Amino acid sequence: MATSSDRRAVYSPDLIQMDFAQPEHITAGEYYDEQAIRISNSIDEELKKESARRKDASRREIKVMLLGQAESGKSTLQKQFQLYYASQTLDHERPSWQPVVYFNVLKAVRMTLDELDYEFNSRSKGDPNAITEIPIASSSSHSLPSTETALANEGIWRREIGELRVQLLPLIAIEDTLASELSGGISLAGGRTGAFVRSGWQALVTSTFPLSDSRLAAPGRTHAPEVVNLAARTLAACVEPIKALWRHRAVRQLLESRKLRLDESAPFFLDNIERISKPDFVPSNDDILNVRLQTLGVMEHTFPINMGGATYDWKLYDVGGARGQRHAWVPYFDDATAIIFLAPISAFDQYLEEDPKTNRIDDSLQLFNAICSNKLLVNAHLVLLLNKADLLRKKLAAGIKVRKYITSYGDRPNVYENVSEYFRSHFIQVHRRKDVAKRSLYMHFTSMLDIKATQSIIADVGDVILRQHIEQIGLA
Ligand SMILES: Nc1nc2c(ncn2[C@@H]2O[C@H](COP(=O)(O)OP(=O)(O)OP(=O)(O)O)[C@@H](O)[C@H]2O)c(=O)[nH]1
Ligand SMILES: [Mg+2]
Repeated sequence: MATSSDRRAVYSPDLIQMDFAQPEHITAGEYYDEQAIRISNSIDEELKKESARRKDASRREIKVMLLGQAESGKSTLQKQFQLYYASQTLDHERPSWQPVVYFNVLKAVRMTLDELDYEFNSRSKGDPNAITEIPIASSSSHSLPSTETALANEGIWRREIGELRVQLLPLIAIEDTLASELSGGISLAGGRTGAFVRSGWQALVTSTFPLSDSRLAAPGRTHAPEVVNLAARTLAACVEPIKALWRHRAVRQLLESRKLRLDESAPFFLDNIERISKPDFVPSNDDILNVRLQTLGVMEHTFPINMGGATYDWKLYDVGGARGQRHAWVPYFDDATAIIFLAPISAFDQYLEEDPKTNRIDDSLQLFNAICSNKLLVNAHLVLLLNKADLLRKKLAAGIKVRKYITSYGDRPNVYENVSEYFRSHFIQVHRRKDVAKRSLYMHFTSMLDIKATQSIIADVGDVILRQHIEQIGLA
């Protein structure tokens, strides 16, 4: 039955314009009673329809939260979803990724120079683990360097790197301004560095939506903020020193000895510097997937997805994964349809940026534990993606030992099959012990930069979530 406040809400002009002419065979009292009943019935009918419409809309709404620690690949997965289900929207956004790619290049160049500085300084202080030079003259003859040759080479390398640094200074000088432009002036407490974005950031960095042919023909990028134009021009002018730095023997040696600590995607951008620094550069899908840009707060992405003949509104909530960001997740928990939890299994040799004592695999397990046991999430379906499988393979192939970082791994073979299974079993155990709702757990190993492989997993995960949603809500 309609309440008075409900009635106000549905009191439409159609209902008001009912026929009020009084027939002759009934009294005025009877007539008005009848009219009142008719109006009341119509209101009830409207309310029922409205409620059915709302129910149907909520049945067609699928809210998926992407959770996991910082750098686990949540935003990358969101982009893969977009690429699979709504690629035209990614095309529309393409120009806004251009300054982000520039920022990734600038950061990679600056970090490379910082690391070289650190190594050279450690060497001056007599650190036995610091860089040891391969002699220039004898590098092809495989003979060991004499102390004099090594010292001479050190001098040459320092001078060469010093010269490159001077040439690259104008580029490095732009990094902070570009980061601030991308972040809309936000800076984070705790000394964390980089660029951060939150909802609506794309409108801040470019007004050239959609990407038009005229824009492609106009290398001046007149609509982008000045700092973006400046970064493009400076990159074009610095392409040779960047290439020289990236192929320099000191850098190659640090890379080989795994002493060059760069963002994981830095090699991709430095390898592609020639293409990126062209005046008509437009980011490719691979560029967009490879960029590192930290999420702040919760970013909602909505796209209609047609599945089995019906259209569903998928809302993906891409959250910031660093510890200081996790409190912002909770308000979204109670009506989430599904959680996709990402755990980067390549991170066994890494520690949290926000807490350098915590191993990143440990943090992922603790976080997954908290998600499984959270009572607000009992109605949400669970999907677990053990991500960065490609990087795990590379690290193991390079000889990095798991047991050095995770002592419980013991003497098990240091190969992908055993290591990946070991991590998988730990996550399964957490789920078995802690899942308050005794849900089934859908799990995949993923390499999120591999478009083809990820797209088939997305189709699979999408199907699973939809099927479970339909079962739960009873939609035929
Ligand atoms: N090699 C490799 N790199 C990946 C994979 N998934 C993501 N990345 C890269 O890892 C970096 C971090 O990924 P993001 O998607 O930004 O991480 P996030 O979880 O959104 O991080 P926050 O927003 O800080 O919480 C990016 O440079 C990605 O390109 C993967 O499976 N393999
Ligand atoms: Mg993110």
